[in-house]
Amino acid sequence: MSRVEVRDVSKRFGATPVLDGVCLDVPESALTAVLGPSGCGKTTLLRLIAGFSHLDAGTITVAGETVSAPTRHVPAQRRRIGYVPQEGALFPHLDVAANIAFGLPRRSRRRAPRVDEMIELVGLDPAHRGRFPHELSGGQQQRVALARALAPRPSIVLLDEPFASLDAGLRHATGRAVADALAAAGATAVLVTHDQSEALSLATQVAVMRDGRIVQADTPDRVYRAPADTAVAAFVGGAVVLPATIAAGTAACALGTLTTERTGCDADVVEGEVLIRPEQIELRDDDAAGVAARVVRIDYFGHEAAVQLEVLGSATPVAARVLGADLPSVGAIVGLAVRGDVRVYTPGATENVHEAAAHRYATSRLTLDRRRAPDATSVVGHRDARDPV
Ligand SMILES: Nc1ncnc2c1ncn2[C@@H]1O[C@H](COP(=O)(O)OP(=O)(O)OP(=O)(O)O)[C@@H](O)[C@H]1O
Repeated sequence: MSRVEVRDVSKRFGATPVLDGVCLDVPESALTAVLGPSGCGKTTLLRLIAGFSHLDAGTITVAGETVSAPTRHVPAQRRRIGYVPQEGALFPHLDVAANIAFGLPRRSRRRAPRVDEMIELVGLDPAHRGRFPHELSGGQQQRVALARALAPRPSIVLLDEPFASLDAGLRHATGRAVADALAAAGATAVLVTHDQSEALSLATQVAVMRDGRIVQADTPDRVYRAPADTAVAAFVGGAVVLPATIAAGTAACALGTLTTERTGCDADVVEGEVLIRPEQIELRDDDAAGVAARVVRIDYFGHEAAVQLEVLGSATPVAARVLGADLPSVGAIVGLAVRGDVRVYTPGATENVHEAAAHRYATSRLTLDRRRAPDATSVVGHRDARDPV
């Protein structure tokens, strides 16, 4: 399997720019998720890598060979790419084995050991070999689609929201099975998704896309714990973003004076913002222990709950995530304390607050979402995946 390098790629449809200088390294034998809201250009990027459409500027190389450039375009059928679309990928008149064998040389179809190998790799029941697509569940169909994409030993596998039509439980199980099969095959794969948990749980590298650019590409852990800016932070998980006065190792905000991660600008006192993940906020029965706040709403999810609060005095909204077993009641006054170090962002000094990321090619200017809360405070739970980042 091959490494893919995307360099300064731009693409417009008519007068509308869709990709604007996209840079992305897709490492060999690993799964890279391209994560972004609807319309940010994910599918357009995937189609350019596949060779289904032409770019306007930049280059795409596969295993060191330039396959796309303004003056060069290797046709899709010569790129050895396996493509798994959202749904409807299977030929309805062919059974499982024939669907999987479709991309194999004619003489080795049907009884090819490769078909059985693929059935085993993607975790399908061999007894389903002779079934037709309409006799399979959605998850089973997507496994067959992956088996068909992998059978001809492609150099790269591209997956365009392959689990989008599955219900939540099946989606997770199928995603895990597909990721495991890709890993077992040593596949270099790119998965396009707007689902944060899918990207974080399945991929080796997560590339966050916004407005036609990759704004951060890093390990799932780094993208969650060290987001490039507050908008990325809010897109990949719950985020409480508060205005803060930042000084040597501390940030003073509505939740008190908190310890910050190293910023590299410890000597200065600057105005900025602090990022707190909801799971960092601890609720205490005793309102004297920490900052006093009123419980406004509880969104109960069973194993855990999102508790919406207002800090007494300033009415600053704050969201905490707590285990579902031990919940306060709505209207109760509780004490808030923040666990662990917090991350800070200062306008114009993003390079100081972001440690070097192994695969970061672009960080966008800090954009603050001031629409959601009064007094320049944004409190963001898990956003709807289709909201703009
Ligand atoms: N062939 C086309 N002609 C004109 N505009 C297009 C074409 N293909 C895509 N677009 C536009 O380009 C933008 C990006 O589309 P794209 O499908 O790449 O986004 P996406 O991030 O994959 O979205 P989604 O998650 O909804 O599939 C959209 O505004 C879309 O309408």
